[in-house]
Amino acid sequence: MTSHLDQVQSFCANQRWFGEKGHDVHVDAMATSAWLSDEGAWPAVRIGFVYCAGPPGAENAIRVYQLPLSYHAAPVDNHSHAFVGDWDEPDLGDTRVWVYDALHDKEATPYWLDALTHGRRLEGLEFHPVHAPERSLVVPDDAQSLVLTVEQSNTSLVFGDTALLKVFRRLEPGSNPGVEIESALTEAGSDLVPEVLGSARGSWPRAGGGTDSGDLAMMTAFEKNSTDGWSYATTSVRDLYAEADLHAEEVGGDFAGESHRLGAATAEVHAELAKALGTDIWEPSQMVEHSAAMKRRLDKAVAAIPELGQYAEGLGRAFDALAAYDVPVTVQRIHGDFHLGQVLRTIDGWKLIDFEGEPAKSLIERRALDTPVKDIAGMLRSFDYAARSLLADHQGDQQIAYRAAEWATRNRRAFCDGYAEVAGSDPRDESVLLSAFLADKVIYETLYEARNRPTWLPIPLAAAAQLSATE
Ligand SMILES: Nc1ncnc2c1ncn2[C@@H]1O[C@H](COP(=O)(O)OP(=O)(O)O)[C@@H](O)[C@H]1O
Ligand SMILES: O=P(O)(O)O[C@H]1O[C@H](CO)[C@@H](O[C@H]2O[C@H](CO)[C@@H](O)[C@H](O)[C@H]2O)[C@H](O)[C@H]1O
Repeated sequence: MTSHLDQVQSFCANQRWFGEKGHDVHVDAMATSAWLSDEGAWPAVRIGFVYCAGPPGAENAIRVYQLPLSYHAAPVDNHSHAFVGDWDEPDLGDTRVWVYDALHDKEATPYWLDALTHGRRLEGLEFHPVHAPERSLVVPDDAQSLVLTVEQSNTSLVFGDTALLKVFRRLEPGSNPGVEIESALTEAGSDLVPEVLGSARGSWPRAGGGTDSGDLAMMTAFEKNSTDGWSYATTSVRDLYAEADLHAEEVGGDFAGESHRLGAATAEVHAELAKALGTDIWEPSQMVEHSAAMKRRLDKAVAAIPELGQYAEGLGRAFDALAAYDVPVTVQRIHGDFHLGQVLRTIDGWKLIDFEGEPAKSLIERRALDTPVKDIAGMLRSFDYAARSLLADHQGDQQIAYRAAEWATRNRRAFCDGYAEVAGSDPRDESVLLSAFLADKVIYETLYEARNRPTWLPIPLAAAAQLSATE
């Protein structure tokens, strides 16, 4: 019979949130939390902590993933997508159990809502509701949950149409930057992020001994009448390609006004973050270190994706210029993985979400202060992605390729204009920083696509070609 760890491994390997693709992964162990469910109740519900080795040479060799589990006494109909495995469970008197990912189990999810709304404390688990009397939303106790089906690194549940519970999948000890930043902005009264309603913290055994603790989940307001920036922008691109003889500004779905507003909202959030969480300065000597780190990432990416090699020299020139940059740079908490999928257009304007930073980076790196230019570079890349992602269906069509470039340029310009109007300084004037961060992002994207969506690899590779030619 297959062991329960093998079953957990097969389940995890097929999940979008499991970040261990691209190397041979082996689930070595699983630990579990206290029961969230009452004794004797079915399904029995608790959190599983899944341990596996990270990629060879990774800094944190052992990775921990959160897998909420619901144990049933019999198979559940129509739940094969969430089926983890079946085994005799020692903690339930060796009863045969059929085990599911609890976030997809409507009988299990009310435990999370109840715990978060009422601030439950269990051994190793603490749920913290945020009470902001003037602003807080009331989530009905019996609100039904629905798992979001969007592409994401974590798993989010919507309760009723009021609250969104995001359960972090890859765990790291310490504060999650998303919880930290969104809570700080909520406390500061920002309207530019969804209001934080609560969060959950937990402890799990550390591989090799001891205990680690960190954030497990965060509940925020659900922006029910919103659309994410990626869907919105690609709709505009689709409109343009349908009438490729017209310029972007002549087509009904022109996006430049939205890009301008998004630039302004981004500058406002950067200012709020600087005020709420402070700033520091990178001295010119630190630029050398940052440049060296970017070069190391380039070398690593070239080793993994040889096609990138032809652009390495050109991209490297942007990093050389950064090393020689002798102007002090103000740094602060930033978004860290900013792209069109991280912004929501609500009826009240743009809101920014998911301040967790790049999923593959360590928590220390993701919490480090950085320049807002990194976020700007991320969003500029995203405009390029939006334009190019639809080109695959129009291979060889020069007119559409021309329109793609035009759309990206127009919206990048509008975004920077909007940013500059609020910030009082234009990010395009920081050309050394901007070029280095654009090149660094393209390298990150090349690795990301090679590991996760190989058919999209041509998008960052085309940008690498362009950037290396202009450097
Ligand atoms: N507060 C919210 N209200 C409405 N939709 C949301 C909210 N937060 C996230 N979403 C939706 O969920 C998607 C994924 O959210 P995100 O926080 O980026 O997840 P992940 O970190 O797991 O990738 C977003 O692109 C958006 O469509
Ligand atoms: O949203 P996540 O935190 O999971 O971010 C990761 O996945 C993103 C893709 O979903 C990836 O973004 C890249 O693709 C986007 C289009 O799907 C594009 O808009 C971005 O510009 C591009 O970087 C992101 O890099 C990755 O960290």
